[in-house]
Amino acid sequence: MRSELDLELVSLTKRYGDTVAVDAITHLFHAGTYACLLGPSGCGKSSTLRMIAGHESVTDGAILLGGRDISRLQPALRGTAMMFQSYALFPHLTVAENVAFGPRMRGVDAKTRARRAAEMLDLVEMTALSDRLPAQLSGGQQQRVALARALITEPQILLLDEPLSALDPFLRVRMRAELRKLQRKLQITFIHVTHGQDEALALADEIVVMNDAKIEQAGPTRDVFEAPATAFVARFLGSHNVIALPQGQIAIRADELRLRPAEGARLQGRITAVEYQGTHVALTASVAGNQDVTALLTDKDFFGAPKDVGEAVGLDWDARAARALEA
Ligand SMILES: Nc1ncnc2c1ncn2[C@@H]1O[C@H](COP(=O)(O)OP(=O)(O)OP(=O)(O)O)[C@@H](O)[C@H]1O
Repeated sequence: MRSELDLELVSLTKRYGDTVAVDAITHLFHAGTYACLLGPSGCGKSSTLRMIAGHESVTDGAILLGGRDISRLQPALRGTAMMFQSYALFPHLTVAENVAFGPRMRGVDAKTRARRAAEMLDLVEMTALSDRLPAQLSGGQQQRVALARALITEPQILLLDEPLSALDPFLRVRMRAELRKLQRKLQITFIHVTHGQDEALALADEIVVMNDAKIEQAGPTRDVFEAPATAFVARFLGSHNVIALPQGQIAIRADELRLRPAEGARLQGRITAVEYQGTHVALTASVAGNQDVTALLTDKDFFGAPKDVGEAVGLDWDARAARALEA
């Protein structure tokens, strides 16, 4: 399939009456990227995705695919396909018929659509269950069918709205590995909406963090994680502390903090919680300004010199580990 076309959002805006759901966002998705739109509930992720798909009208701005303005085209003419949160399979059609449904509506002949459906089912490893009805499938299997149904249209861009949220945690981890594998194989752009940081970190080449209808930060996944620009991004990605110091706010990863004797350490405080996490121990201390700071210690480090709630403790870090945050 392989996508050659970049997708560009230009001052893209969505208003529902007085609510600004998406506020003039501009972003370029390079062809063949696995991108995650990440942010808390209500930040405008789904509205953005639905505008790209053409299931929601664009209030202002434009969506360009390979330089062509697709903002006002019908969904089927855009070169995008959406895999829905609810799998929305037709209950009375078999797996193969569900996958072939779109081509059937477009008047593709029976032989061609059966062949294409079989190819797609092979791609998502569902060939053996082609003749089953959706009710006879597990959640994960229904999801594969939904994927096959979206991919049969040969989209340049596959849009996925919280595709893993209905699955149990075990299946979610398995399906996310499969999504990644599929994207690598097809080399088309995937834009995946999620509010799960772990999911975004595990899957994405690039993450776009949204907050309050705007893009707060976007970039290669590791760059964003390593250098969150704002307190919001640092907190939302997790694994970071946001600490107010006299010289300004910094973000510092919990695993970059070291315990020291209180005397002479950059921060002094008292331990308020010790949480055993198996390979690690999360130790939280209350420091100057009533701030909670969490250090993630390896189990070996912690149990080499165990500490308890109420003890005084010093916290230190390598200067290079601190990220100054935008005010
Ligand atoms: N059809 C609609 N009519 C009015 N307001 C809407 C509509 N759809 C969304 N909104 C509002 O627009 C804002 C953004 O919603 P959107 O669904 O895009 O957010 P989201 O980040 O996808 O959230 P979630 O993760 O909860 O799905 C919210 O304030 C929401 O209440």
